[in-house]
Amino acid sequence: MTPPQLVVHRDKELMAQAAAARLITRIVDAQAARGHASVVLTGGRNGNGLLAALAAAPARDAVDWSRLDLWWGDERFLPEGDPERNVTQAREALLDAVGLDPARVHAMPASDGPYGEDVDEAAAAYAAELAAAAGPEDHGPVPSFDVLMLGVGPDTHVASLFPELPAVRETERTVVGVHGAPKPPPVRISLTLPAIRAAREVWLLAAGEDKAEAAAIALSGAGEIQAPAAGAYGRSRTLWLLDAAAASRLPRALYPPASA
Ligand SMILES: O=C(O)[C@H](O)[C@@H](O)[C@H](O)[C@H](O)COP(=O)(O)O
Repeated sequence: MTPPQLVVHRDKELMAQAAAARLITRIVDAQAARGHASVVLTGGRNGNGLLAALAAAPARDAVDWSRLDLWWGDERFLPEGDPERNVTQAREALLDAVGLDPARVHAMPASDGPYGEDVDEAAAAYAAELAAAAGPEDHGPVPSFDVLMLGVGPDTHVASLFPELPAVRETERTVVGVHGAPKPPPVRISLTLPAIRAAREVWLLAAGEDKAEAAAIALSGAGEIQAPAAGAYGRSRTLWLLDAAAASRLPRALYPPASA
């Protein structure tokens, strides 16, 4: 596992803008090299902040949106169109403003979809969709995502993998149903750590004072069961994108020069 890279930006707005610019470049390079790209989105304030910055980015349409596959790292298991669903918020922040191919937008099932309230069956269906999209060059039943983004929770959770709960302990399945999540709503669908680690690059987003302790814990050698963010790493790159407030409790040796 390559050690994580850290980039610290002055504040959360600049972090979102810089991360959006970085994502545009990463997608453009992947599409130039392979004709398509795949990205995993995350919910929450930092994830949606990045999408909003991407929607406003001058270079936004350097991306060929019609050849971008979008997946989700987790989803709140609510009815289709519920404003609390990550896909609803992503549509509002960016997706409805760009020319995506609907067949390439892989939203996680809703609680009023074909699987009804059975979140475990819905999770298994998403795992099957991932497996169907994986190719011989991929590492297991998940596509080699170019970038998988994760917001970091104040308790060090990522996606819907919460400290000590069963989902973070999963070592076989790629997608699981989550019951009793401490962050509402309690029922969710989440990629597991094995699925996250199939990504070429994993980017963790942490902005705000309320993430400072989580960043310090996750980056100081904590175990992945107690600190799920510590277990989120990519095959070729793990990048923490922070603002100065979220980086404020990092050991000095870990703290790179803040951006201009
Ligand atoms: O469904 C969710 O809530 C998110 O996917 C979750 O994993 C989020 O990314 C973190 O909780 C950070 O959220 P904030 O950026 O709002 O702190």
